[in-house]
Amino acid sequence: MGVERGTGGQRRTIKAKNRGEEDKKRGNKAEELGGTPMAAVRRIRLQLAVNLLNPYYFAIQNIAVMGTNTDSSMIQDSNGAFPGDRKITVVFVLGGPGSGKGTQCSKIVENFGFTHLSAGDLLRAEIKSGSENGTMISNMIKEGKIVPSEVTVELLKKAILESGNNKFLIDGFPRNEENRATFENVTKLEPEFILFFDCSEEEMEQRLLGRNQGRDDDNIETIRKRFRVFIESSLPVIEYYDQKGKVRKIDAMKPIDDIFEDVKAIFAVFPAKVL
Ligand SMILES: Nc1ncnc2c1ncn2[C@@H]1O[C@H](COP(=O)(O)OP(=O)(O)O)[C@@H](O)[C@H]1O
Ligand SMILES: Nc1ccn([C@H]2C[C@H](O)[C@@H](COP(=O)(O)OP(=O)(O)O)O2)c(=O)n1
Repeated sequence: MGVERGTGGQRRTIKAKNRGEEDKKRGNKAEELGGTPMAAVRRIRLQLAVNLLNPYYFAIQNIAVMGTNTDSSMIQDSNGAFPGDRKITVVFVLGGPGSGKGTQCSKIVENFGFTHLSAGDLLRAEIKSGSENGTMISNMIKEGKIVPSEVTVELLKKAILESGNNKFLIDGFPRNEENRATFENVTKLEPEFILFFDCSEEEMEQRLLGRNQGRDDDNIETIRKRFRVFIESSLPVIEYYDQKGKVRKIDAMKPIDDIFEDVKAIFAVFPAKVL
């Protein structure tokens, strides 16, 4: 925390110094144009204030920014927010492979009207669709590796835009620091909280071996690799959010219905779906 405050203070000092230098540059420019430097600085500041009050100024700025953006699917409003003026609620659902994320997400959907977006399901659907990324995604999943973030974030963004809902459970994401930073940069969305299913490896292994969904990655060799990736790459993301007080930890060793009682207590902050 101390380091963060120090860095912020340092940044403010640098900004103030730059502002002084910018004023000096503007002063020199003003002298070239005639009139005292200070009067010119005041004139420029006044012009800046007028620009900031003018909605067309923002429109022109945004067109300039959009002009440099080659991503045609980027849909943002005039303030650069995604997705436009919809107020979006996001809950990230994390936990090791087989900890029961998908099982509990189905129940949350039924009871609280969220839309469930499983990053793994979206990636598997992308493989099935025959997309150009399909082979790369398939190879990475078979190896238990994490697919490059721009691919996964693009799929999530598209799913959010296509959904009429404004409440999303994003399951199995962010799985590493790169996932987290890319999502944050692209969407500017902050999760409400992180639902974390805490389960032992022995229990997860038993569940995955019995899952029987015909998944290529539910074999003992890939399962072990996924556990390693979870510890090395996903746990640090959970720790990051824990520092922000955003982690809601659930004992995922219990029976399914008992776990859902704990989940319900956490989701009590959201209105229950009218059945
Ligand atoms: N609390 C639980 N106790 C026993 N089995 C469970 C529990 N929760 C889920 N399962 C089973 O374990 C397997 C993995 O659950 P799943 O929800 O697919 O996990 P994840 O989405 O975290 O990979 C599934 O076969 C599921 O039916
Ligand atoms: N954010 C994500 C989520 C999943 N993946 C890939 C890598 C994961 O091992 C597989 C399967 O993930 P999924 O969440 O469906 O399943 P498990 O939680 O591992 O049981 O998908 C990814 O690359 N990036």
